[in-house]
Amino acid sequence: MKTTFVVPDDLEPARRADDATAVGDVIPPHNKRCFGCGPDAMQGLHLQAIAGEGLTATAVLEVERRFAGGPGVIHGGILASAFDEMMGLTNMLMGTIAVTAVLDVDYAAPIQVGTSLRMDARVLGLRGRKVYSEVVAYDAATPGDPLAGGHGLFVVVDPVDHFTRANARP
Ligand SMILES: CCCCCCCCCC(=O)SCCNC(=O)CCNC(=O)[C@H](O)C(C)(C)COP(=O)(O)OP(=O)(O)OC[C@H]1O[C@@H](n2cnc3c(N)ncnc32)[C@H](O)[C@@H]1OP(=O)(O)O
Repeated sequence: MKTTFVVPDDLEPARRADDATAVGDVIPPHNKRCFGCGPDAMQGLHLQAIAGEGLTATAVLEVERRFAGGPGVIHGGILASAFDEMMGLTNMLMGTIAVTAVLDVDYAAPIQVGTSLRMDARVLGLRGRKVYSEVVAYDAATPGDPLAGGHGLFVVVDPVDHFTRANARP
């Protein structure tokens, strides 16, 4: 893949929270109406990310026809949403809430409707409040070269303060 996203080479290590979702369990949705992970988001992706060892998680997105952009292939924005969500959920294993500041997607190959898209995400490390994460996507049926990859720079926030201010009318 050919991303130009720069991951600092002096990241501080990130740590799994003691009360993080157990390995093998689904990381609970952070908001039932979230487009990425919420069970009540009627048109959403309904991602279920399984916590892995350390700060990793995996999910499979069934690329349904409703996710199409170009004929027969996934819409780039849908893939970006799935990547954003996968990294956001994986970050939660640290026991903090971090919102996306920068999202970088490397669309390495077209992804056909009907693909079972496996996404493996992990936290790379920290720099102060900044969290660097990555995600790589494969065809679950025929693993081989990645079909796409993503990086995110997230910023740890106090969720009550952040979302109270975000929802305040000017
Ligand atoms: C319940 C929670 C859900 C958790 C899971 C979420 C999964 C999905 C994730 C999302 O989609 S979140 C929604 C999309 N994101 C947003 O709506 C965030 C909107 N942006 C903001 O609210 C603020 O800009 C932000 C909180 C990201 C930063 O504002 P702050 O005032 O808190 O921090 P500040 O601006 O001081 O930046 C902190 C550090 O991040 C750096 N930074 C911030 N934005 C950056 C940027 N765009 N590019 C590069 N660096 C950036 C900034 O330079 C600084 O670096 P240093 O510590 O080294 O000085």
